[in-house]
Amino acid sequence: MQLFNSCCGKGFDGKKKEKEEPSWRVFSLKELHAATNSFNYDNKLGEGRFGSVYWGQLWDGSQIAVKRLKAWSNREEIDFAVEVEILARIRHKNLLSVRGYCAEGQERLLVYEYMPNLSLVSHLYGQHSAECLLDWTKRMKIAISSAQAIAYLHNHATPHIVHGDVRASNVLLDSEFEARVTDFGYGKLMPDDTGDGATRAKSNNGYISPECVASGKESETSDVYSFGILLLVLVSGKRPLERLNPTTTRGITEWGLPLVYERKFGEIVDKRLSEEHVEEKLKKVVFVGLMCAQTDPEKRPTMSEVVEMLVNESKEKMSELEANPLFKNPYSSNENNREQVAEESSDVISKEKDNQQQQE
Ligand SMILES: Nc1ncnc2c1ncn2[C@@H]1O[C@H](COP(=O)(O)OP(=O)(O)OP(=O)(O)O)[C@@H](O)[C@H]1O
Repeated sequence: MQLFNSCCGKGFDGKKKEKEEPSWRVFSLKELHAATNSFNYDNKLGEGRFGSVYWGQLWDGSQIAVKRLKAWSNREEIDFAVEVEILARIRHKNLLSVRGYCAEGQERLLVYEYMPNLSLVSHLYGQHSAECLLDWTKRMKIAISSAQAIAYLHNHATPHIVHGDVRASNVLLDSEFEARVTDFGYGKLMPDDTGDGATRAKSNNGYISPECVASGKESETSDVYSFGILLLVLVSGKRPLERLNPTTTRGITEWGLPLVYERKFGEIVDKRLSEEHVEEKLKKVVFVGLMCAQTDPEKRPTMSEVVEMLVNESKEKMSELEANPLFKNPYSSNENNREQVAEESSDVISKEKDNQQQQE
């Protein structure tokens, strides 16, 4: 995650600063202990690469989620408070911005608004997956609003921000199932590696673009790649990486593209959605997902283009999308070769990647 284009004398929406309510505040450790019942195990919502997250309630009744960092970047030049303030001022209705922080002694904590419907992961294959609360309409809304949030980070936030970790566990859902994208701009706050392989785990989660795995450099185009994987995960309910056998894993694009060649969209859609999806809309999301997740970064759309494609309902746009050479079977002229093609296209990831972890 990178922050760039630092801003001076202007609000973080690019306008002159007027008298504004501060968007964040400093919390005392005592206050956070009281809110979380001293970081009680029962309050724990989960654990990520950088620490554990606890549910809490403040004296005014508002519910919070407190991320207690197990390690943070103590590079001297990084001022934790300054970095958190930059992030806290980035505001968009589909971003979950940090509400405050606590830095006392060795403790570093980030405070967020609590999201009662947890993350997309919990609905796709976590604790809520059996209930199937995410119908097609909700999924479309999540797709569009999370695209808008990332486009905002890329184009309108000041400084512009590369998210760097777009994936289903970083899309949280509020009480109305509105998407709130979180965990952006952590690059300077978090250590490069927490020493327990956390950074490596991220690069093997199936969302990271090939060029980013190779260079470690995150960019707007690598966010687009991750968002493409997220779209495919959202409509199919599948994980980004699937273990075929103990030594082989397959990425979701390698699974989906051969089905798209055959226009077998019914095999792509999450079976829990039954017939409720609109065929054209389903096709569109799959096409956009695959366009984003192309290996060549130059061929990927920008996030603004992604938003435009997802919201545009016109038939011409749809025909344009469908005509993209990416969705044509390169071997289709030879009908006898179909089976072989499906096999080759499945592009089973080689032994080199065999140790990839099947994280969401
Ligand atoms: N604001 C929040 N409201 C409700 N649940 C939250 C909130 N923030 C995080 N969680 C939950 O806490 C758990 C841990 O979140 P965290 O962001 O630390 O890790 P992660 O996103 O799962 O993984 P990583 O750290 O690798 O990005 C997740 O299950 C997440 O759904």
